[in-house]
Amino acid sequence: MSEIRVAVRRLLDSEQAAPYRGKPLVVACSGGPDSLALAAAAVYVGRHRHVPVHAVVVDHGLQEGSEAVAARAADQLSGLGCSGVETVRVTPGGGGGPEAAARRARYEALRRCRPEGAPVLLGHTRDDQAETVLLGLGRGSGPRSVAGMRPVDPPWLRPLLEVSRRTTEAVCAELGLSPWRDPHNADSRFTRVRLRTEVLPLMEDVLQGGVASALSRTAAQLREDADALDTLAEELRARVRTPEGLDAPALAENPPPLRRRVLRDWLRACGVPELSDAHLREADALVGDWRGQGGHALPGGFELIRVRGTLLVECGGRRIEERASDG
Ligand SMILES: Nc1ncnc2c1ncn2[C@@H]1O[C@H](COP(=O)(O)OP(=O)(O)OP(=O)(O)O)[C@@H](O)[C@H]1O
Repeated sequence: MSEIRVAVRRLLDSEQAAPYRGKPLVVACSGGPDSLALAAAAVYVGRHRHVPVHAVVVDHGLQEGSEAVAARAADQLSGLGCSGVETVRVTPGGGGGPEAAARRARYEALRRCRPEGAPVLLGHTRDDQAETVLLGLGRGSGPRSVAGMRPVDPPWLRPLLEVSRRTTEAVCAELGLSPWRDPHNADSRFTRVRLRTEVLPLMEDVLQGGVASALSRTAAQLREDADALDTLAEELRARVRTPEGLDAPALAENPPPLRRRVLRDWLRACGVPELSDAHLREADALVGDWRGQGGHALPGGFELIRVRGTLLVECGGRRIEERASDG
């Protein structure tokens, strides 16, 4: 138990989590071992810091008996001493398959349920992180995916990213909790499940242990590099900004990873939906490989246009400006 308490305390005391000092804590709990163990540790830490700890259980209503699973989780959370336990029923909808729809609905509900300014603690572990990194590597994703999940990603806090799933299981056993076993976690039709049950154990065997923590270290190093590049990109964006858009020749003098970040942040500020790394590379051709081509289609009906030396964003033939809040 102490390892998890230390992990919660350490993250709450980190510089990045400073905005959450003294705020109530919300624990997102599925009823599974990771988030139950997290809730137990959060209650302990919250009590010492005189901050209330709420728990939210989201019932997606997708599996038979989900209501009973949520009720069982809520009971255990009350038993652990959470000051408030809320069960929220959501109706997942929209595109991208049932898993993605459930995730969207869950995160939306968790955002809505938290008291003003409070963080939401999630139970992702080192093993989840290792799976995320491997998945990203295997699919040839960009550095953003391979860098894995962030411990602090407002309003989400992930205190268990250095803690193994074995530890959360042991904590639940130690506390006499009976966590829910999601049948999806044993369903080999899911790629993530096969990574967990087949690929990672094989890697452990071949590399003689420590794979999850090695992958998690790789992710942490990538995040550090990414943060440094983000800072440089912010400075560069300020230098290449013009009254209409961006100064393309000035941007072109910089290395592609920096250019792509400037483009990403600027497009985001113009209200363009998030671009994949691959799409950003294509858009960057207007900067780094310009042969007179005029524009590049973006999601959401937007277009990136190059008029001589200036990059502009248009939508329906109208020029779009950066939102002031992001400038
Ligand atoms: N139905 C839910 N209600 C509230 N929070 C949830 C729910 N499902 C997932 N979460 C939160 O998101 C985290 C990661 O979700 P994921 O489905 O990957 O869980 P997991 O790795 O199986 O963890 P757990 O053992 O806590 O279920 C969980 O630890 C929990 O904090």
